[in-house]
Formats: sequence, structure tokens, C-alpha cells
Amino acid sequence: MARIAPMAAASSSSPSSIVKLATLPTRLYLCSSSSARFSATGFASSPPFGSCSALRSVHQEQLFGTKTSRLTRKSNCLKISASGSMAPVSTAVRKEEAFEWVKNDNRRMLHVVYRVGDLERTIKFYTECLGMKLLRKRDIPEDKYTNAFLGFGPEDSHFVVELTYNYGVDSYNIGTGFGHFGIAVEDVTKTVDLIKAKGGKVTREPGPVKGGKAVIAFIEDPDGYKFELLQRGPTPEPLCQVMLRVGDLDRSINFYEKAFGMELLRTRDNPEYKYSVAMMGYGPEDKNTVLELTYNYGVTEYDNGNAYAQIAIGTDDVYKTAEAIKLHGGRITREPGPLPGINTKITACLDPDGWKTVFVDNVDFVKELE
Ligand SMILES: C[C@@H](O)C(=O)SC[C@H](NC(=O)CC[C@H](N)C(=O)O)C(=O)NCC(=O)O
Repeated sequence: MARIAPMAAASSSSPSSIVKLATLPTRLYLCSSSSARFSATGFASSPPFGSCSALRSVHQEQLFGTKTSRLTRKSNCLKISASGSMAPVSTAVRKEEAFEWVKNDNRRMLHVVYRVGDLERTIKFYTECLGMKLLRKRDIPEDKYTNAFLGFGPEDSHFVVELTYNYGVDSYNIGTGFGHFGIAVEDVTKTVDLIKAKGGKVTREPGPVKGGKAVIAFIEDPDGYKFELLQRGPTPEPLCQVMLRVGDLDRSINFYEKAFGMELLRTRDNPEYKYSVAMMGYGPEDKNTVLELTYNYGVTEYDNGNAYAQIAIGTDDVYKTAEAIKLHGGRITREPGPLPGINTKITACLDPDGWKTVFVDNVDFVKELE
């Protein structure tokens, strides 16, 4: 399965454990937008870490354990060296350390979240036509929505779908960027026959994929989300792909490798049909759910709609996760911290195409399931 067993996850950092002022090195920084921020005894004037983001630098320093001799700064700051000369300091070391940490974090794709117009209709379709189980439901009346979790196995070890029903909203725009969810089945034709018998919509009959040999079919759920059925041998993770379209495949590969620590599992170019795909994830495709990033030649932008929401990924430390994402150019849309009410620590970000991901603290996630 994945690289982690969530139960074995290490304990998480809290914000207060990140900044230990007493341990900060004695440094003098000059920032283009502010005066000196550090003094020999620590931090100087108020506000202590103004627009120069000195605090953030210290966070990163403490987070990734850089030796003080290699303390680095953002490019608009200058470090005064022992000789007194000033030189811009690169972020390369911090990036490298953040990447090392990310690669060693315990990560697993936990679930994919999307909105549906009628929860019971979708639950019926997924259980009867796709063979998923309803794992749990939760209603949040104060925020006027209900979630249903469905999948092929328990959430602590399987990738599942998290459906969101917003009270009174019965349809959404799926957009052009979202592709499909992949389900591995042993016999595509048999599965399609069953889906047809149950009244499901088949949009592409079983047969070899265009330009390849793999046997596939496409079906559509009641809200219009596409599912690709892929003929494969038995697998522990039948919900095997989330396909998203991207505007620049190299840019996306770089982002998911560096900022998320995913592995590039394979790429495939299909010039006849003018597209390329990159499979990315936290373990081999036959045992783990992967992100299938698709680039259609010449198409650099899509409408991401308002139906598909995000994938969730488990991490041992949302604070370090967020810092690593920032260092690699990702946009944090929710700063790391506990969610009000349930205390689960999360952080959220957007990839270069605007696709959202939420990172969830592994220990908190397991507690939520209890
Ligand atoms: C086996 C694995 O590589 C696939 O199934 S790829 C499926 C293939 N994907 C695309 O064509 C992507 C590009 C397309 N323009 C898009 O943006 O969706 C596919 O859907 N093939 C259709 C078919 O009928 O074979």
C-alpha cells in the first residue's frame, strides 16, 4: 500500500514548538523594506519580523533544522558576512532541506473531495453500480452541509471519496479541467454490463485505449463526474486514479515532486492524440492511488469549475509541509493549524493550475476516525 501506516505516525509540531526565541542565532539582517530586525541578544524593535519575513525565515530554519552557519534569507535581504561584505543569499539550501524532509515524510493520498447535488442518489449509484461501501456520514448543520465517505476499503488504509452535499444546491459546474476518477476492475466488459443493467450511463464502450492496449471504458455518475474503468489484475486500491488536466506538464511534475514529494512514476506521450500524461504518487500504481496529470498539446488553461474540490494527503507535520510548499512556489490558501471545533491540523494550497490540495495531520486524521 502506501508508505505509511497512519497509526505509526510521529507526533506533530505545534506552532509554539516551532519558534524558540532563546535558541535563535545572533545575526544582523538588513532588509530592503525595513531596518535591522535582529540584535545581538535576539530580536530588536517592534514589530519584530515586519515585511522582511524574518520570522518566516526562522521558522524554516527551525523547521528543517538548518545549521545556523547556513542561515539564509529571502532574496530582498542581505546577510552581513564575517568580512562585512554584503551578498544576496540563495534559498537553494533551504529548498534542498525542505525537499529532503518532504521526501521522508509519511505521506499517503487519503481521499478526494467533490460536491454532489443529491447525496442519496450518488450513494445508491456508487454502492450498486461501482461496488463501493458507504463508510460514514456526517452532517454539519451549522455550516449547512453533509459529507458521505465511500470507498473500497476502510479509510485508515484506503483512498476514498468524500462527497459534499451543500443544503439546497442541486447542481455544479464540473468545468473542463477535471478529468475523471479511475477504478481498476478485473473485467471491464462485465462491469459495464452490470452498470448498464442498473441504469448507469456508459459514455465509452469497453475496448483498447486509443493509441494503446489497455482495456478501458468510461461511465458517468449522476452529477456527470466521469469514471474510467481500467482492466487490471486484483489490486488493494481499486480507486486508483484522479485525473486532472494541466497547462504545463513539466511545471506540474516539478511542483508535485518538489513541493509534495511525489514520485514521477511514469510518463506517456500520445502524439497521435496530442496529449501526454504523467503519473505521480507516493508508491507504485498497482498498489496506490495516483494523480494522473494530463497535458493536451497547446492547451494551457482550463475552467476548474466549482464541483471538484480537492485531494487530501496525510502528513506528519502540516507546518513543515506548508513551509516546503511555499519554498517551492506553491500558494498556501490556508495557513497550517488546527481546525476550529475538531482540532485536526491541516494546511491547504493550490498547485500551478489552481488545483487544491489539503494536507491533514496523520495522527489527527486517525483520531477523527475513532
Ligand atoms: C491507460 C491510460 O493511459 C489511459 O487510459 S489514458 C485515457 C485517455 N486519455 C486521454 O485521451 C487524455 C487526453 C484527452 N484529450 C483528455 O483531455 O481527456 C482517454 O481518455 N482515451 C479515450 C479513449 O477512448 O481511448
